[in-house]
Amino acid sequence: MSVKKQPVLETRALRVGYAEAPVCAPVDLAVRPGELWAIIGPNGSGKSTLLRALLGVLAPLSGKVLAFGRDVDERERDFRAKVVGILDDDAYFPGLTAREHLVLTARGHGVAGAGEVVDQLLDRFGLAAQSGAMPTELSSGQRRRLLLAAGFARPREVLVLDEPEQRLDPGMRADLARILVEEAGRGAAVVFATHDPELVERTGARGLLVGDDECLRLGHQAALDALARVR
Ligand SMILES: Nc1ncnc2c1ncn2[C@@H]1O[C@H](COP(=O)(O)OP(=O)(O)OP(=O)(O)O)[C@@H](O)[C@H]1O
Repeated sequence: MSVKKQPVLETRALRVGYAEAPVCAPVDLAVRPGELWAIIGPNGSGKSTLLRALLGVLAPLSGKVLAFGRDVDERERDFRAKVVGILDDDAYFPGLTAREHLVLTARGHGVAGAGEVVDQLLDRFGLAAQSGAMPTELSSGQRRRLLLAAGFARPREVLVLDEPEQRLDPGMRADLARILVEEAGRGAAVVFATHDPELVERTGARGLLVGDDECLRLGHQAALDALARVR
């Protein structure tokens, strides 16, 4: 008999929103190692707000967010060593090249052999030719690739991504799906908000449909069906 692993990320009757006003129904979710979860729902339904609460960037209105069984605190070293968030509002260091950016991130998080890891990431995210470029010299899609690569330059057991497919070309989108599946394959938990049915299909993710009346946990096919109806 297989024993279910403990959740690495969990919400209990979680209410998220702004100025005391919730943006969606309460969320009950348990994310275990090796699981992929797609957070889906129409524009403005609350997906990014939920992700921000999962990452401890936004305090819950009520209810709980737990990472590894403890209240989420983004300032805690252990949390930062295990949980990586890739949101849309991340900033770049304007004076650093793409490669320097990634090396700084990897070294800052104590990654062994940072230079080698970074060179692999530059290849993986199709940025080898841009390794010496400043962020301002990158296209918007290349900047997006750099943002993603920076997330993967860190140690991680949980990955939270907000619409990671944004601005990527079809080839990189397909690569991204493979990368996320590999992450789950080595035991990481992956949670990503998305509007992209192909990303959900390729990753085999289950889904959380965010709504005003309820937030529904769905299996893979039901998540795909729900995504097709989202508008
Ligand atoms: N900083 C903020 N202050 C107040 N309200 C906000 C703030 N950010 C977002 N909202 C509101 O919260 C609601 C949910 O926004 P959120 O960005 O979480 O939606 P989303 O599901 O991620 O949308 P999309 O699919 O467009 O990315 C929206 O009505 C939005 O206007």
